[in-house]
Amino acid sequence: MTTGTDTAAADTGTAATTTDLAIRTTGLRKVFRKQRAVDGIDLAVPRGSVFGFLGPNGSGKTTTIRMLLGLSSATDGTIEVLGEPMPRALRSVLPRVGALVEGPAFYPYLSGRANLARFDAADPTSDPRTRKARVAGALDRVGLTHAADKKAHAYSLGMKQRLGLANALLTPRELLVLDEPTNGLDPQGTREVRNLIRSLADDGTTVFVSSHLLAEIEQVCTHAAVMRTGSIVAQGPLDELRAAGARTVTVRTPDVGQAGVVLTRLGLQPRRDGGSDVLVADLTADVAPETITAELVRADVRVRGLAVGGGTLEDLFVALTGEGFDVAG
Ligand SMILES: Nc1ncnc2c1ncn2[C@@H]1O[C@H](COP(=O)(O)OP(=O)(O)OP(=O)(O)O)[C@@H](O)[C@H]1O
Repeated sequence: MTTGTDTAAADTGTAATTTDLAIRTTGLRKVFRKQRAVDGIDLAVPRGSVFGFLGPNGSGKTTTIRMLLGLSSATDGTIEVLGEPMPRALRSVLPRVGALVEGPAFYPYLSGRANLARFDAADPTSDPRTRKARVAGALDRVGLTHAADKKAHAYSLGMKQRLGLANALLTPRELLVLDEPTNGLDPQGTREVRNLIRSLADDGTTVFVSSHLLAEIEQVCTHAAVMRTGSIVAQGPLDELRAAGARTVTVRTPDVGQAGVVLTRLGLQPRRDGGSDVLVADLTADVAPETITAELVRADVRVRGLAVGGGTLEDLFVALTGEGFDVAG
């Protein structure tokens, strides 16, 4: 994992090359008038990953995604998508990429099914002979079969979102880019999108998914990047990101003095917390909780309780951005 200013290449290991990456940016920047919406980011999205692009509202996720897809030009920096330079290789790259960005504009007086057929017909790479079956398959995959023949203007926000997802699934793609795909969905719909993302990943599709809802992403992603005001503040495999969240050990004992000596000897910095019998210390990577337990016992410290806390993606996010994450939605 990298945080702060480390290079993105390190995130995927030193062996990572351009061909291992579905998306790679270097120094990507977008300035609106004087506002730096995206401030020189180095993204490295491994092929085959489900990559969570996380950050609070306004942190620059949509602006980044629009540049990745050639919908908006970069002020500075480079972009490679599926190994090809963007936007130069737009024509050859886009047919390999499915995208859901800011809910596509549907024809309001056409049904969901007819809308998808129109979008598919507008795609010069799609096969008209299989269109009907592919449209039906995509509607089924997003749970819209029952409403397929309803006019789009009568769709709820969640149904429109599903139709947008179906549009991205009309043909198999190497990469799917989904901007806040669960917007407008209820908890059941959100679960379905998560399952859909999992099944797409099982098929070998790389999924790049943005969200400000940590809980949704954490359950489905293999990798993530955390954005804060236009910059990436952490990036890497989810396990490593979680491990980087500050973990603490809390020891409850009548022998606080002796326990403090043991913890200090292990290289930790214990502090009194709460009641007079409670010691807390931030864990370091080289001290396992079981080592602490063993050393306390060896030193005849009477332990009433020992708990390890923290170590979640939310802990890391709060530590890096100083903001709470909207976990409830
Ligand atoms: N076309 C634009 N003109 C001027 N400023 C813009 C424009 N688009 C985005 N911004 C600004 O750039 C910043 C980043 O916005 P962006 O939409 O990329 O964030 P985001 O992380 O996707 O947030 P959200 O989850 O709310 O969509 C915001 O401060 C926004 O106001």
